[in-house]
Amino acid sequence: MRRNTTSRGIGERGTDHTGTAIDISGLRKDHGPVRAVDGVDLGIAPGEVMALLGPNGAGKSTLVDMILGLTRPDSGRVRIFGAEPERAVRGGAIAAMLQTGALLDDATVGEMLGMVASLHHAPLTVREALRRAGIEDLVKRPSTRLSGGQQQRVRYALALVSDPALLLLDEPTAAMDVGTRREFWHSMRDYTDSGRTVVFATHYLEEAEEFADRVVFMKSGRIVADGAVAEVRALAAGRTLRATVPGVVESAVRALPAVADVGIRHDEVVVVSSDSDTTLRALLSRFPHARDIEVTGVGLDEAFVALTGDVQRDQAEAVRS
Ligand SMILES: Nc1ncnc2c1ncn2[C@@H]1O[C@H](COP(=O)(O)OP(=O)(O)OP(=O)(O)O)[C@@H](O)[C@H]1O
Repeated sequence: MRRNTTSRGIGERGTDHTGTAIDISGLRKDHGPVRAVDGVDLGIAPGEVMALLGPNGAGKSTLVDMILGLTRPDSGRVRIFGAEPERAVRGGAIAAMLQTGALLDDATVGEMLGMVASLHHAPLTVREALRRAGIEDLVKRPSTRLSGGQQQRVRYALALVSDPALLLLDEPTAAMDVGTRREFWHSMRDYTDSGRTVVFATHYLEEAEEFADRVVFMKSGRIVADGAVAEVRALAAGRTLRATVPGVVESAVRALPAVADVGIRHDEVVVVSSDSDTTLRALLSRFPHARDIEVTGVGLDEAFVALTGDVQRDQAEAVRS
């Protein structure tokens, strides 16, 4: 896991780049009768790459909108490098790539980037923004002749052009095919390797596993898990221990410490444990002839299901009743 803590120092943009990149406390937002964000506290350090995960309707987009100052919270506050979101956006310290956002119909990609660059204090050159987004070949392309995936990469270039210290991406690869997605993340590496802060909302768990230092799971407007990928996996479902145990007795395996679940077929034992070291030691003490032992972590996708499963069940029940 990469954890890069380089910050950019005090900026001329009225934002303090030495403190916390994002500081959120007690954030709450209702959409009519729906509590979309329900008391979120979150601190993100400069240089962190954080994935925001959660099922549909968890409150991710509402949270992202409040971080960007597009939506006002009902209560609580957001600070970006110590400043109000609106000020951080105006100063170019934070930029976003959202799922939607019209591109100018009668402009080429290069012209659009030039226009956005002219609004900022110390922008990248158009050529550099195109290079970093990996779309130099699209400079003369009218925006009306871009595929869905290309439009997303143009939105990425538009977000980069202010040379922001903090980038927010709301499901950035949703419209991209596998190859484009890979190229996109490759170009993101350049950005994160230079010590910038990134928060991205995604439904692709493998993207969170591969690119984030930290994952935050939201459910029903609340943060239900927050940590390094490995920590969140452990929190959700522990580890799986497999072994061949001649003469095994199920009740004896169930009685071992930290055992959450047991499956036995002939002499093959599968144990889900919240503390695999403790379970393994006890298993070997109780069954000294155990062999072919294997301990594996669960995937982030299984952790995701475990952490968000009950809300989906709640929703299914609400629909049925
Ligand atoms: N403008 C709105 N008016 C009414 N309800 C809204 C509005 N925007 C969001 N909601 C509701 O607020 C809750 C949170 O929605 P939000 O879009 O923030 O979730 P999300 O995690 O981004 O979902 P998804 O993964 O589907 O994009 C949902 O129940 C949604 O229906």
